[in-house]
This record gives sequence, C-alpha cells and structure tokens, in this order.
Amino acid sequence: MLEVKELSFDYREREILKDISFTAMAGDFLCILGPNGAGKSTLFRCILGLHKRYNGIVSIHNENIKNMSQVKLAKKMAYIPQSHYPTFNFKVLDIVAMGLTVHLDKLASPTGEHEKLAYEALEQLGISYLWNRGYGEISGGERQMTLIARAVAQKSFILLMDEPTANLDYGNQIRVLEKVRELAQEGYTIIMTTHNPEHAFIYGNKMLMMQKGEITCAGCPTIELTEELIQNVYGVSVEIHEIYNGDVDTKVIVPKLKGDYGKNVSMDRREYSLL
Ligand SMILES: Nc1ncnc2c1ncn2[C@@H]1O[C@H](COP(=O)(O)OP(=O)(O)OP(=O)(O)O)[C@@H](O)[C@H]1O
Repeated sequence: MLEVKELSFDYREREILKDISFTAMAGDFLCILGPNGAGKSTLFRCILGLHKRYNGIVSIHNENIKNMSQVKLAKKMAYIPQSHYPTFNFKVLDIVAMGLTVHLDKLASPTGEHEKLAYEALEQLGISYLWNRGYGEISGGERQMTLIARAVAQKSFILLMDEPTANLDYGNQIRVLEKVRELAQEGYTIIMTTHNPEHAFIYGNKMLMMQKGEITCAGCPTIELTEELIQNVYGVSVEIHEIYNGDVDTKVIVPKLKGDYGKNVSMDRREYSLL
C-alpha cells in the first residue's frame, strides 16, 4: 500500500502542493487528472523521493520512504516516464535488464540468469520478439511497452506512470493501457497521470483531480467525474454518456459542438483524389 499523508511542497516559497492525501492499494489503477501546471509531476517527484524537502509523509506498507535507501525504494516502486530516446542505441533486452540493477550487488554485472528474467518480462508484455532490436529503432508504442517490461523486471509492485500514452497513436494507446490494466488485475498498484479523463472511466478504478496543487475531487471515476467537474476544471462543455462495453459499463465523454460544421456535405470524388 502506498500512502500519501498531508503532503505539501514549495519551490522557493512558492507553494506548489497543498495538503495532498490519498492511498493506493494492490490492484488499484489510480488516474491522476488535472490541467497543465496542477502539480502532478511535482507530486510524482515527491513520491519518488527526488524532492525530499516536502512536509507530510509518503509511506509504503507504513514505512516512511525518507527512511528507505534508493535501492530499497526502487525494489518497491518503479517510474515509467513518457517514451524517450536514450543517447546510446541499447538492445531492448539490455534496457529491460537495467531494471534488475537494483537486485545486483555493488560492482556485479548481469548474468545469463538476469537476461533470462529480462526476457521473461518481455514475454509477459507480449513483446519478446523485440529482444534483439535497438531501442532507438522501435516504435513509440514498443518503446513504452519496453519501459513497462523494465519496471516489471525490477519486480516493484508500485508503478508510477507519467502520461505513458502521450505521443502514441490511438492503437498503441489502447494496447499499452490494456497491458497496464492487466498488471493492475495481477495485483500491481498503478498510479498514472493522464490528460484524458476517459482513461479514468475506461481503465481506472480510482481518480484524483488536482487543481493548483490541491486535490479537488477524489473517488470512483464513474461517480465523481461529472460534466460539471470537467467544465469547471478544463473550461469545456461536454456530455458524458454511459455505454455497455463488452463485459463492463463505462462512460465516454463527447465535447458539445456548437453549430453545424457542414459535416454532412458529401465530397466530390475529384476532391478525394486531391487528398
Ligand atoms: N523547478 C521548478 N522551479 C519552480 N517552479 C516549478 C519547477 N517545476 C515546476 N514548477 C511549477 O510547479 C507547478 C506545477 O508543475 P508540474 O510540472 O508539477 O505540473 P503538472 O501538473 O505536471 O503539469 P503538466 O500537466 O503541464 O505536465 C507549475 O506552476 C510549474 O511552473
């Protein structure tokens, strides 16, 4: 269990986070929403122990992270950034094996056993066929899956993900989030920031809304995330519709459109050929 209790933080006396409290349990898929500059990344940096000067407590299984070494913390919690390019074109298997560094003794090198574990993590994510490819030569979705495999190899059961689907095409967004949801079903704790409130409806079982460094709404997305909340936070009018999506009831968000954009005007075949 990850618990954040009465956390506040400032950058040079400019208060950024105010009285943040929440818990995330095994199996939770917690989506953190909020407009640009709300403080989501700063909150992640505090939880990851990168900012130490905060007030309040971040604890894992009731142990304050300030009392843990970086290695101990990394064994419990992994960070998955947005897809990035490393300066060196490492093999995908090597990138995943880097997640095992926390389990190695000082100055020890990875062995065949570590490579096997890294390969198994790739298999778990369904991308073992990529093992020998250069990380700089695979697609954005494949890179994101590789970073998730690295976190899985790290054997940390709390995964912090900062907009993991930013820059991914529609199909890859769904493939990545489906995999993340499977990990939550296996008992991982997922804490993910996202700019798409629908992610909270479709994948999350809990949500936090952050505004100006404070949590202004928290709970079950299908109950708490309303048209009024989205209007207030993002300043846009939307309609929320309930749908039955296979096995589950969920909700979708549709922006309210003003006026007729001439969408029903049919295009002449010659116009198509110009596209
Ligand atoms: N190093 C810094 N020094 C001073 N202020 C900072 C620093 N980093 C971030 N801030 C400020 O802290 C506030 C919160 O920023 P943060 O990046 O945490 O927001 P966010 O919710 O992650 O935003 P986004 O959705 O745009 O990524 C912003 O007002 C930002 O300008």
